[in-house]
Amino acid sequence: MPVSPITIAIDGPSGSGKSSVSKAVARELGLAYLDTGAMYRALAWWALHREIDLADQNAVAEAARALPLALSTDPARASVSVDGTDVTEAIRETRISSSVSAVATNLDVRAELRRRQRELIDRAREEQGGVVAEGRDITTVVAPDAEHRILVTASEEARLARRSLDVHGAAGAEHLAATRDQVLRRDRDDATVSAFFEPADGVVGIDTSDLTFEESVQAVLDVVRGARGQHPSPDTRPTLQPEETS
Ligand SMILES: Nc1ncnc2c1ncn2[C@@H]1O[C@H](COP(=O)(O)OP(=O)(O)OP(=O)(O)O)[C@@H](O)[C@H]1O
Ligand SMILES: Nc1ccn([C@H]2C[C@H](O)[C@@H](COP(=O)(O)O)O2)c(=O)n1
Repeated sequence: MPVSPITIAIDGPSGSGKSSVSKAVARELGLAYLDTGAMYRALAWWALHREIDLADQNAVAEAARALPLALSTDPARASVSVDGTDVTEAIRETRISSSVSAVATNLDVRAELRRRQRELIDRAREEQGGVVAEGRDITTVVAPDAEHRILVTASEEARLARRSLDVHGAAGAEHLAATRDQVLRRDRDDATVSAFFEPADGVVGIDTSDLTFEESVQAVLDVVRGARGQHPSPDTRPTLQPEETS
């Protein structure tokens, strides 16, 4: 029996857990996974690779429009290539995390990447039954009509500890300065063009500060399956239900 396509839009600040949770939710529900942050990172990598000055707004916007990007939406196999070069690992390096906001705050870049993101979402809905798309502006701008819209948050302390553990393998004070730059300074810059600290109207907020990773995944699944905080109300918008055939 055909099932209605579904978009689950998830936003949140750095280190809130939105990427890892989104990927796990996509796997659990058999949906595609769209990491929109990877698109901004791939563009930052490409611009640096071509020695484009990131402060040159027009040159970076031109690079965005020409970006030869291939992005897997398989939650089991993340991969990102630019012009045939696999940059899956390279886009996670500190030099990219430190410079990506310069690219992501360029409004012409955002227009181009949002256009591509909507295309990828549409394709995933047609071909894969739906998608979990995550970033900073998915619930508000890229997919405001998504069947489910969720903002994943966590305290500053939890986000710093998680990022430090990810990048340095420890959450000690010696890594604090580098981690603060990657989390707090980056969020401050990114927040000049997107609102991702508070849930917009109709967006369900999930605070993961005191949750385990598995509990965070379950909290999102509960929203999607209607166990809590569903929007719009279940009677106006069925989720993961067989399509009406009559
Ligand atoms: N309760 C939790 N919920 C979600 N993630 C958690 C939790 N506890 C620890 N983590 C870990 O926090 C780390 C950061 O998560 P993730 O990379 O998904 O964050 P993010 O919000 O996508 O950050 P960024 O935007 O900087 O990429 C991951 O290693 C994840 O496993
Ligand atoms: N929809 C999005 C997704 C990401 N960004 C910016 C914010 C980050 O600095 C950068 C990389 O994202 P991350 O991989 O850390 O989630 O891209 C954005 O502005 N909008």
